[in-house]
Amino acid sequence: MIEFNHVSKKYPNGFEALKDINLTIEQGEFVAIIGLSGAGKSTLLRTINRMHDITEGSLTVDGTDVMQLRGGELRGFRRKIGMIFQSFNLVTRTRVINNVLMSKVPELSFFRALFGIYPKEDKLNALEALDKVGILDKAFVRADQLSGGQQQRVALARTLAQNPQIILADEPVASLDPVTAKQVMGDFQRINKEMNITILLNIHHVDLALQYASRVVGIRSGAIVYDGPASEVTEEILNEIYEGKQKEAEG
Ligand SMILES: Nc1ncnc2c1ncn2[C@@H]1O[C@H](COP(=O)(O)OP(=O)(O)OP(=O)(O)O)[C@@H](O)[C@H]1O
Repeated sequence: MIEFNHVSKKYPNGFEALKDINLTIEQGEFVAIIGLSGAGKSTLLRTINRMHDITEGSLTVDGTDVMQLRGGELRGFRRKIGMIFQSFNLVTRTRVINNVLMSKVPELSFFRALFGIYPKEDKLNALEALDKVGILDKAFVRADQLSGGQQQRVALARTLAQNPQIILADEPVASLDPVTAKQVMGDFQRINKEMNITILLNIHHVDLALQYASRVVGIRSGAIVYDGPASEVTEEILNEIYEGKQKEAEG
């Protein structure tokens, strides 16, 4: 369970990106965070794995106070949380399977990591992860030969191989065409249902958020203005989240 309790975040320049956030997310939920550009979606997501520090309130994950974590404890904590980015972050000049295996590097001895010698079990695990996102047949292809959608699936497989409890995805489908974006959202949905992994994603496509996530959190100027089932999001609520600019953007 992820719990934000009166959380605020001020950047060093004094800008308050998050204001008194209260949010509880149970294990296995699929939550879409929506809001205008600059509303604070990325900041919110990135406080969960301590890519950003909060400046007020408390943030716990399964009872662990995230701000108290140091050194090895923080690294161990981060292993439980997968992160997916808009830009995939793959090493494109190497094969797909090597990209997935990279998630295992922190567990390898120095010698094995140096020469990229992975135990058989890790290799099987990596192939299994690729199978889960439907691209097992691409395992031995160079990553730069894949389409954007396939590359995002490799990133998802790399995260799955790490056996995460939570996946944070920052605009995972922003650079994909509409058809591929739906496929990747479908992958997230399946992974969420079948593996009970909590999924939290930032997304600009409201229609995709409503179609695939079960819960929507709407952020406006650093504050939560909607938190509820995706099925109950109305035009009025969207206007509140997007300050009436939603229609403008569509038109
Ligand atoms: N390092 C920083 N220092 C100061 N202000 C920052 C910093 N990072 C982000 N901000 C500001 O905090 C606010 C929230 O940024 P954030 O990236 O969380 O928004 P977002 O909703 O994810 O936007 P987008 O949809 O464009 O990615 C913005 O006004 C941004 O300019």
